Amino acid sequence: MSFIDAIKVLLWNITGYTLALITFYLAYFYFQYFSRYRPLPGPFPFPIVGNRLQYRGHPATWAKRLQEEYGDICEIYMGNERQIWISRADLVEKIFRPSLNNNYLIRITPREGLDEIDVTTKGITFNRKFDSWMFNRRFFNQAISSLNFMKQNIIWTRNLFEEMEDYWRELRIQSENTSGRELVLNISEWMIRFTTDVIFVMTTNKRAYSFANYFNQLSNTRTKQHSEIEMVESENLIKNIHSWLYALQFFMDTPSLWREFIPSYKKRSEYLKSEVDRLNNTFMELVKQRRKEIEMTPEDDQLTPDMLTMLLTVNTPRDITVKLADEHHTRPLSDEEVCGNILEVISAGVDTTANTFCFIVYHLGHYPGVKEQMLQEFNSIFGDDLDRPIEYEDLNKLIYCDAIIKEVSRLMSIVPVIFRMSMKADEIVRHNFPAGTQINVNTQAIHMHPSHWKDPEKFDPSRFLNQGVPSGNRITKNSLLIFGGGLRMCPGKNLAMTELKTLMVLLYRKYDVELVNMNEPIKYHYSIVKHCDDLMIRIKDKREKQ
Ligand code: HEM
Repeated sequence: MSFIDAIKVLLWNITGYTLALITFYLAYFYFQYFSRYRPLPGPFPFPIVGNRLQYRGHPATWAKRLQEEYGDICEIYMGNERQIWISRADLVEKIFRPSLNNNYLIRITPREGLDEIDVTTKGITFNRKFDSWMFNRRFFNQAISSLNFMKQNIIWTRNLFEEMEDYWRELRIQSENTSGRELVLNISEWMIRFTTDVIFVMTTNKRAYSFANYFNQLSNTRTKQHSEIEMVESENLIKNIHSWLYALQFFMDTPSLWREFIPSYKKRSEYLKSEVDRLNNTFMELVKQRRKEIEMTPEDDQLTPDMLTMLLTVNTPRDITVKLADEHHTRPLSDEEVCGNILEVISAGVDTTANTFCFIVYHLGHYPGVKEQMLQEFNSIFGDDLDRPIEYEDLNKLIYCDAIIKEVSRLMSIVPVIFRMSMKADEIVRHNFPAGTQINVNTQAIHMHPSHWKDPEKFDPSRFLNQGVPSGNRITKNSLLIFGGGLRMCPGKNLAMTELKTLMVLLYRKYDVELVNMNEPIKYHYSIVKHCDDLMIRIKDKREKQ
């Protein structure tokens, strides 16, 4: 046989084997698919990609389509991974059972991408190491729910709001010729920056100068309150935090083969990895610096009650915390553990709170009756003095305000999908699935489900009033999942509610607030949470009329 013939035979054989392998894989894939036990409805999957090609944009957009087409419980394939989507409150009972025996205490199935950016063995949200998650979560929970921390939160929010008002006044003076006493603001941009500043100072006792930077971008003059170096460092840090947040979504969703072989994905992956490293280094530096500062502080001097100091001192002779540790948690935290927790607050606490606030502003703009009732509530608590400072004790009295936050969050579902994984084989309504199945709770569908909510599309905060009284409103269990549920429920819930109520009081008591464009529907995009895009408002200081 000639050399050429030998090559032809070889190629022929390779082609034959490849075709046989593909046929075998297809047969195996579809055999598995069609013989699966008690199948759920769902789109027809293709080998290797599964339903991935039908998934565009964000899981939330897709989730809506899935529920409309396949009902309250359905399945999809991401590559070869079978995922179950749930869209009704009674079906999530097991998932949110608040018990350590719960089968759904891990958030997400193994993802190489998340391993690569090192979030699956530390911190909280994506930590897959159960013991490490428990340890971190315990300290995190305790630190941010302490009374001292809550009170401090109100003080910082008040002080920073005043600083922001100075910038607003300056901008208004600059624009007086064109818009008189009113000022037009892009509240979504201001709020992202404002919550960044509040959360940053609360966690690290250092300023981020985020809204001061934004003022500099808008103004003819530059703020003299902070140095140029601080401002540049701050802007870089903020960009770095945003890249980090984007990286979480990117590495969670993008298969490693795409990141390895598709040039545009590869480039983005390398850039984001360098951003993640940069942010980790910045925060590690911050942790080490603070540790040194604590060591240098004389024993008699009080240390500040920020989260970083709490986590660094717990279970050490300088412990500033009250009952942060217990008999099961007796060792101090390592620098890596502290750093992971601090990053967690920044990543989970900024966008969620800022965007919820913007959606509240949008709804109050469209519902003057609701705004009026809210102002009456403020008046009954604070009286006529527009400058009377809000105190922690006021918050529990803000019942209607609380109802507004809940109703806006129901309609907008800031976290539209909650991820969980089955740790052992299980079944839901007689549909069985093995250990390691990804379960996605479609919160936005549950929040709008007609069997849980009367007129679900209607904005009506009063549906949250008078609960717990015999003739009052009843909320179906697990039908309101703004902060999730069970042991993995959002640990920042109280902090977020405190921050939101304080902001509502600060803005609406002092200012008349209107939407610039009443006819424009709310604009938003998704990146793990729902982001409000460019919400323009017009504000007028009420005190100037007095
Ligand atoms: C309006 C504001 C907020 C909303 C709507 C929100 C919502 C959520 C939701 C739905 C979850 C998933 C819960 C689950 O799996 O059951 C979550 C988790 C989490 N949130 Fe929030 N959150 C907000 C503010 C905050 C704040 C201010 C912080 C921190 C200071 C925070 C820290 C966290 C953390 C660390 C987790 C992960 C918990 C875990 O995996 O164990 N959140 N949040």
